[in-house]
Amino acid sequence: MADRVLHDAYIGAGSNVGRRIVHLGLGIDGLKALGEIAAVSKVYETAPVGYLDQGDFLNLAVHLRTPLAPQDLLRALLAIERRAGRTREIRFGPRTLDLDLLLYDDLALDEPDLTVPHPRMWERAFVMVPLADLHPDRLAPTGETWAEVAARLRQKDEVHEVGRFW
Ligand SMILES: Nc1ncnc2c1ncn2[C@@H]1O[C@H](COP(=O)(O)OP(=O)(O)OP(=O)(O)O)[C@@H](O)[C@H]1O
Ligand SMILES: Nc1nc2c(c(=O)[nH]1)N=C(CO)CN2
Repeated sequence: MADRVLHDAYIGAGSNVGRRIVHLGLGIDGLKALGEIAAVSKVYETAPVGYLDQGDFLNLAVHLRTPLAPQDLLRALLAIERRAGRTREIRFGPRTLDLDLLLYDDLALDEPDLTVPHPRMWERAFVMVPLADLHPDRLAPTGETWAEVAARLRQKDEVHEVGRFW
């Protein structure tokens, strides 16, 4: 087979409905079909952010090496969410599985249905704490390392390590 160009995509996953760890597992299984899983963070239990009247989330981050272009990857993520029973009722509300495309190589993209880097990622402990497991020393736009951003955000939002499952 001809060599494929693989892109480095970072995906944030969350679940706060039903058997949350099972839903995250369905997400990881779905991602396996889109390329090579290079790394999976630990799993964290996190208090809801944005819409507060809902249960705690489990969150993790995945480094996926994929041949898919950004828009094709987004469509594939939405299809995995649907297969895990995701419906959309409340913005920032409860969901069986949420998959956000956080970073894709060094790309900056601002299209009606896809913004990369994910516009809210740098201010969310539930994103940055798992992401910092993958590359603690990488630099955020503030000049801090990912680990420093994660440590700072952890002071205001509740994030508890649950364990490593993958
Ligand atoms: N980087 C991105 N990753 C995932 N979806 C994105 C991204 N940029 C834009 N979107 C768009 O956002 C839409 C709504 O996504 P979703 O319902 O998961 O939002 P949300 O999880 O409630 O909020 P948030 O995006 O703040 O996590 C998607 O259908 C997608 O078109
Ligand atoms: N803790 C936590 N809070 C959230 C999450 C999430 O994954 N974890 N996802 C949201 C989607 O917009 C809104 N709020």
